Amino acid sequence: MTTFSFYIYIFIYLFSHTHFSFPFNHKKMTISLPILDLSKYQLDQPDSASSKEFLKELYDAMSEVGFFYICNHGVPLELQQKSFDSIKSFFKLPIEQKLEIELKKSPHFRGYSKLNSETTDYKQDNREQIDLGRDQPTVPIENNPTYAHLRGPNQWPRQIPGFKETITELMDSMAEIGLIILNAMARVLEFNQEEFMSLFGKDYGVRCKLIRYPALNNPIDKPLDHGLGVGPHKDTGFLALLLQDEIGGLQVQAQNGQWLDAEPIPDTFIVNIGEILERLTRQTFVATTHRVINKSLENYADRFSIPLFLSPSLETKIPQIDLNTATKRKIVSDVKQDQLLQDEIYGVNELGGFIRSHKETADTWYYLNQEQNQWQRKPLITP
Ligand SMILES: O=C(O)CCC(=O)C(=O)O
Ligand SMILES: [Fe+2]
Repeated sequence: MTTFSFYIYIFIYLFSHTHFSFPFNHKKMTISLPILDLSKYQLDQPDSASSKEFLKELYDAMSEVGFFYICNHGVPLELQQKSFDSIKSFFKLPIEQKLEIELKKSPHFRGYSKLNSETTDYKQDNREQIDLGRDQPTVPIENNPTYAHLRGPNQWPRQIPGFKETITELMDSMAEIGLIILNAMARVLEFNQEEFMSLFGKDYGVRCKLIRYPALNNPIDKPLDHGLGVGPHKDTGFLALLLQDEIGGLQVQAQNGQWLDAEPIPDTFIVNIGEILERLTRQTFVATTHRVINKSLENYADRFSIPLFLSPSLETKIPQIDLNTATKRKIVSDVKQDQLLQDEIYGVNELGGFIRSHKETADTWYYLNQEQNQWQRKPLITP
C-alpha cells in the first residue's frame, strides 16, 4: 500500500463506519471484540471518573474474549505507515539479501526467517518475518542459565535507509502503550501495584516480529495448502500488542471454541492476554488462542503485521495469585498441552517456545541434555 492509498483507506473506512460497531460479525452473529479508548485512562489520576470507566471496560474485555482493540493510543499514523513501508521494502529484497540477517546466525533468535521455516502446532507457518527484541549485550556461556542467551543484539537489514530508527521508534512507542495497559491491568486485578510492577523491573522483556503473510493464491510464494499463516497458539508473555494492515486474517478463539475474525480497524492496536497473566491469575483470565489464515485475494495482496510482546524479566518466577473478584474460566482451546507454559521460570518457557518454532536455529546453537532434560548452549567452536 502506498502512503496515499493508506490515507484513502482510512478515509473510506471512517465514512463507512459512523460508529465503531465493527467488528460485529454479521455472518455468524457472534461476540464482537471491544474497542477501548486509551485516552480515557489517566495514569496520574487512576481514580478519576474517566479512568474508572476505562478500567471497568478493561475488566470486561479481559473477562470475555481476552482480545480487544485500543484507539486513541497516541502513536502517530505517520510512524505506523513509515514502519509498514520499511518492512514492505525489506520483504521485496532478493532472498540472498534477506538471508544476510538469517535467524540461524543468532543464538538469541533475532533475525530473518524465510517462508515456511517456522513451526507452530507441528505445522510449517505460511509467513516470513524478522524477529527483534531489546538490543542487549550477549552474556557468557559459563555460569548463566540457557535462557539468558535470549538476550543479545538484533540483526538489522543494511539495505533500507532508516529501517532501524523507524522500527526502534515504533517498538518503543508500542512498549510504552503496553506498559500503560499493564499498569491498568494491575489496577483491574487489584494487585499490589509495587509487587506487580516489580515483575516488570527495568529488565522486562520486549520482543517484536515484522511479518509478511503471502496471499494463499500467490503464484510465486505458493503457501502450503493448510492455509495457516500461523497456527493456533497462545502468546507466552504477559500481553501482546498488534499493529495490522487492512488485509485481515487474524482469528481469535472464543470461549465456546468458535473462531472469530479480528477485523482490521485503522489506527488501532489489538491487545491480547498471554500465558503469564493466565498463570498469575490461576486461569481467571485466560490467554486467548489465536491464529492467522492466509486469504486468497485479488492481486495476491499480502498481509503485513507487527506484533510486540511484553513479558517479565527472563529470571522471574511467575507467582500465582488468588483473585476473589472473578471466577475461573472454562478453557476451550485448539492449542495442545505440550505447547503451553511448562515451567515456573519465565525464561525457560520463552526459550522452549523459540526452540519449538525454529528447529534449525535451535540445533545450530543448543542441544538437549537428556540427563537433565534441559536445553543447553553448545560450546562455541573457535576456528
Ligand atoms: O500477525 C498476526 O496478526 C498475529 C501474529 C501472532 O499471533 C504471533 O506472531 O504470535
Ligand atoms: Fe500470537
